Amino acid sequence: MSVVTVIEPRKQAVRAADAAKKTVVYETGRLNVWYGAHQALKQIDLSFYEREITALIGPSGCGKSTYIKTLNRMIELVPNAKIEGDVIYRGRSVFDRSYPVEQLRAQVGMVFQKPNPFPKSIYDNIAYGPRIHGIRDRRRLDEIVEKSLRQAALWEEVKDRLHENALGLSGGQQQRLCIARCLAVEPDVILMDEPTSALDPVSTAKIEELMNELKTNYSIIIVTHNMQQAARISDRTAFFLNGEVIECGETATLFSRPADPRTADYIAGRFG
Ligand SMILES: Nc1ncnc2c1ncn2[C@@H]1O[C@H](COP(=O)(O)OP(=O)(O)OP(=O)(O)O)[C@@H](O)[C@H]1O
Repeated sequence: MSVVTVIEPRKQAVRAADAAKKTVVYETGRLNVWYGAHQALKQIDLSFYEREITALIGPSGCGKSTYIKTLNRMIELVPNAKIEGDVIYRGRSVFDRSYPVEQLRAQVGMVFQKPNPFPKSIYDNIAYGPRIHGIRDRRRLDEIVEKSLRQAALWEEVKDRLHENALGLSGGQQQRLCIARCLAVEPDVILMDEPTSALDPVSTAKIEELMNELKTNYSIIIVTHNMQQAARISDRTAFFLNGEVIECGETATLFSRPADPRTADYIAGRFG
C-alpha cells in the first residue's frame, strides 16, 4: 500500500501561514555549490525558524554536509568549492564583505560527527572561546565554564576533574563537552553534523535529551543519517536527494504523509 497522499492546497496554505508567523533565522535561496565540475547542491531554497530543530536527512552523498558547511562558510575552506546563491542569516548575507566570518562563527556554533576536544583540560576547552573574545577575569570564566557544562548536562560528571585532560573523557562525554564549548560563546544557532553517529545508544539518548532542552534557547540544524532520530527530535525535516531538496515540512507530516513518492520510498527504507 502506498503511503503517499497529496496534500490539499488549503492545508498547504494553512501550514505556510503557520510557518510565516515564526521568526526566520536562516534562509538560503537558489543556492548552488560545486566541487570542481561536480554540482553538489542544486537550487536549494530552505528556511529555518527560531527555537526549532530542523533535521536534514537523505542518503549518503546527497549534499547534507555540504549544505550545513555552507551556512557558516566552512565550505570556503575546500579549495575547489564554488558557491552561488543566497545564504541569509537574520536578514544579512553571510557573504557580505562587512560581515566578518569570525562574527558569524561566534553566532553560529558547530558540533561535528567526531567529538573533537582540544588536547587541553576540560576547563580550558570551555574557556577557550570566551578568552578569544577577550574575557580574562577568572571568576567570570569560572561562571561561564560551570554554566556551559550544566547546560550540556555534563557538570555533575566532571566538576571534580575540571583540570584533567579532556581526552580522558568517554566519547559521549567528549561530545557533550564539544556542545558545552559551543554554548560558552553564547551562539544563536547550533549546526550539528551527525553528532551522535560515533556514539553508543546511551550517549545518543543523552544528546537527544539535551537537544530538546537546548531548543528552548537556540535554533538547531542537524544532519542525521538516522531517520528515527529525525522523527524523535526535530520539528521540521528537509529531505535531500542528489543535491536537491525534494521536500521540507513539519516532521510529523513528512514522516506520516510525505508529499513526494521519493520521500515515501526513502523513509520506508526502499533505498539509501
Ligand atoms: N571536498 C570535496 N571535493 C569533492 N567532492 C566532494 C567534496 N566533499 C563532498 N564531495 C561530494 O559532494 C557530494 C555531496 O557530499 P556531502 O558530503 O555533502 O554529502 P552528505 O549527504 O553529507 O553525505 P554523507 O551522508 O555520506 O556524509 C558527494 O558526491 C561528495 O562525494
